[in-house]
Amino acid sequence: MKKIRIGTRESPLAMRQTQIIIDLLREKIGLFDYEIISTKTLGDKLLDISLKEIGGKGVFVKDIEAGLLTGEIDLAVHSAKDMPFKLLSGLTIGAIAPRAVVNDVLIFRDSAVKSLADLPPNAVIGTSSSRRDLQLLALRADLKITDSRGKIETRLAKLQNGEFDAIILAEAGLARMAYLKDLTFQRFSISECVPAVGQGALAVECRKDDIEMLTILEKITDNVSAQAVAIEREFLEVLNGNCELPLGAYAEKIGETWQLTAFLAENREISGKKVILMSETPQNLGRKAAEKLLWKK
Ligand SMILES: NCc1[nH]cc(CCC(=O)O)c1CC(=O)O
Repeated sequence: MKKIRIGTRESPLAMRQTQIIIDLLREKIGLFDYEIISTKTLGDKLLDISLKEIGGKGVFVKDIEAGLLTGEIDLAVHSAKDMPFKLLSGLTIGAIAPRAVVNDVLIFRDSAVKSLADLPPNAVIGTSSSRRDLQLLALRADLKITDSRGKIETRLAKLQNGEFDAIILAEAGLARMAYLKDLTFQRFSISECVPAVGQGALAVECRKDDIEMLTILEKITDNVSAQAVAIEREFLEVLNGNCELPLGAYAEKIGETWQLTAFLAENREISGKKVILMSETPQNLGRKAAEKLLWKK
């Protein structure tokens, strides 16, 4: 087999995630020759500009997708949650790896603070996600939300430096980096803070016509995780055609039943709207949740 060139962002989390995919591939196809080609994406370079201004979350993947189309790389490893619904033409998600924990966590600067209720009045919270912002304010209306973007390490350093009293991050990223053991944090339940579409899942993208890579990627796909992400991405597709709405969705298979928890704050209203739908089949579940939320008063 030829050498596989694997593209990724260059943050420590992206590198760690790429290693997880390489380990999975090695387990399923044996030893293979590879090269990691890391890229600083537009989203990583323009840290002072909000994501909305530079074109939504696609800014983390487009530069890497371009490498797939030019043939510079064969595979691209992404956090599924960073992927916009529309991939560049000619590309596809070839694998979704077994999903990690999907919840968001609230990390406290002061280790004496153990929960949201312990935070002082008007405590300052760092997050740049309107999904997290609005759901958090629904739990504690007095909190002051401040923008925080950049690598996990940068955000944790800003927390330690006193810029914030707490920050919200995905537990999955912290667990992958083994940072959790040194932090004081509270895990939000799915209904308190509905996660981002695809949160906790790793996606591997390749060219649609690359049969060799597609065959290999099938071996590392976890079918239940892939179905869950597909349901959530259908929800994203229906709602996110043109703009960056505060939304979240988490699909889970419980026995033989699919359960989808979905969140939307169409007019950026605090708390937004949430629904839980159940179905024996995953088809159209994302679409139904989107339609329900759009009609819900
Ligand atoms: N937006 C950046 C990003 N993309 C994926 C993760 C976490 C890992 C994951 O969800 O798989 C993070 C960091 C965060 O939100 O805390």
